[in-house]
Amino acid sequence: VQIYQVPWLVNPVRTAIAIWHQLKKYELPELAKPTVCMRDRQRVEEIIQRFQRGGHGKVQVISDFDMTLTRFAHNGKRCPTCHNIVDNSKLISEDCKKQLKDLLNTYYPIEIDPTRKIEEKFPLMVEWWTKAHNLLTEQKIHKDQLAQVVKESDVMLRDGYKVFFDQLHEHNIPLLIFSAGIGDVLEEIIRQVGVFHPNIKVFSNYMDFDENGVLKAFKGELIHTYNKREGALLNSGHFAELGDRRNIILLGDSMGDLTMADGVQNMENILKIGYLNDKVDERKEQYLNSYDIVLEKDETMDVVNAILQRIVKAN
Ligand SMILES: Nc1ccn([C@@H]2O[C@H](COP(=O)(O)O)[C@@H](O)[C@H]2O)c(=O)n1
Repeated sequence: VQIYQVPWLVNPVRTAIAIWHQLKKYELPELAKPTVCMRDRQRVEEIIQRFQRGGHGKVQVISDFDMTLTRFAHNGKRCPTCHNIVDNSKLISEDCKKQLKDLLNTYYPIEIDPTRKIEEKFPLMVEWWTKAHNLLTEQKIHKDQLAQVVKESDVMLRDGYKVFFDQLHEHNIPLLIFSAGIGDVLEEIIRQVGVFHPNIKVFSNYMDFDENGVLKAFKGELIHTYNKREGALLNSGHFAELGDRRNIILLGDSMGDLTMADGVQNMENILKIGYLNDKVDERKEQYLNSYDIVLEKDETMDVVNAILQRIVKAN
């Protein structure tokens, strides 16, 4: 018996095909990349659909900077963080470079160690940032030298960065860059590649220069990897201004980045996208339990760009 000869069977089959086509329409091909891992794919798709229904006027993006918007590695070589750019530059004496490197070798493994609790890491991160900032302050760095140092560095934004920044700007979607790096360096990086648009706000550690333009200290409350929640709550005014943007896309690369949106009032939906760059096998389980989408050794912005494209197209 052929299927079209049994009328009562035709409709269910057609219905199933129609549903399948409808589901296909929602699927993002970028989510099928081999670098993409998700604990609950259906939940991710539901959140994206809610974002689409809400429209881009309800969306804001909150992103970490180092190793999230910037590349972790290029051609097998590590790319620098904002701190590394200054630490390895001609502005720093050889002796100081050695001390900064020793600090990095001591504290970075602690920062990314999945077996230690955040409460245990917290004071050690304060120690790292404080010692490093004190060393940098002793180097009499001049404000005007930073642009050249950034130009000469190996820093790279992730592939697809231009589409990311320009798309957000074009559609007036606010982007908060929340970084435990150095704000002055971060701003210079995005300025030099022409994407420091007016929809961007930066929370970071800013250098304080004296009247001669020489670094004398770092301003305000220190931001390190694991105190972003406090930073978010301190800056609740920023989130209040974006009151009706209740759908959040969060981009990070550490467990500390998960609290960057804690200052958002009346949040409706949040999609957490995490770059898993280093010690992948040891940390994968933890990342899958914390981020909705985990991007394993993925040096691109393809996934977030596709999601944004889907949201802005829906309007
Ligand atoms: N002296 C230091 C201190 C920190 N770092 C790294 O910078 C990253 C900055 O944080 P984001 O919030 O922008 O991700 C952090 O992950 C540290 O590993 C450094 O290189 N030198």
